[in-house]
Amino acid sequence: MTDQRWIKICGLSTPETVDAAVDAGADAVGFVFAAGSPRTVTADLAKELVERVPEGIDAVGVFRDQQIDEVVGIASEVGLTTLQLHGRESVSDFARARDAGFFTIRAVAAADYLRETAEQRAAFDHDLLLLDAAVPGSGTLVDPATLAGRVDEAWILAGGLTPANVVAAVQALDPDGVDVSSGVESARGVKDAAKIRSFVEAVRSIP
Ligand SMILES: O=C(O)c1ccccc1N[C@@H]1O[C@H](COP(=O)(O)O)[C@@H](O)[C@H]1O
Repeated sequence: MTDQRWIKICGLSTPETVDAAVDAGADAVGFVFAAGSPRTVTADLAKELVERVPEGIDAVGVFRDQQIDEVVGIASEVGLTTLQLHGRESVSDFARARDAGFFTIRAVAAADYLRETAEQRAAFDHDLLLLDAAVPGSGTLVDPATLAGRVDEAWILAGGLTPANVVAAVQALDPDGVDVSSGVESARGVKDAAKIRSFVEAVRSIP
């Protein structure tokens, strides 16, 4: 994390859009390994894309309900720095990922997070929390009213963000960072370099 808001552009699958995110000033680029997404990449493709990512920018792998040893194996092979575990991964899965040397992001649907007790939250040893809409990658916006003042750890807002709505969402919730995928696409699963630039510019314009 830097002093400024952390920005992740997720669901990248081409060299051009990785370069666009890096050149725009994103802090992290994300690659989806979870099955069944229009953005899913193979380990071979991800490895080629990660090779383009300069040092200092997080290369994040998004995984969902995969065996943690497999996840760690893929992440090491591909050269990821960060694991975003976006399913029902356990406390011990996070511990395993951290022990293997990865920065970890615990991604949870905002509604589920709000139902957790303080003890349940504290059990997870992650580096960052990410709060998303109920269906990841669907472009659905989290209702800011449900979250305002209810998160007391470093956290990333995700879910339905776009260049047009991110300023208002950040002003309402003051997250430590933001994550976008479908909001910077021109078609389902197809990233748009101009939208990536607009998104980063919009976030950086917030005092
Ligand atoms: O992007 C996907 O298809 C995806 C699939 C499975 C797990 C997570 C996925 N993406 C994550 O979803 C959020 C928000 O996406 P969006 O901006 O609403 O489209 C983000 O954290 C992505 O990393």
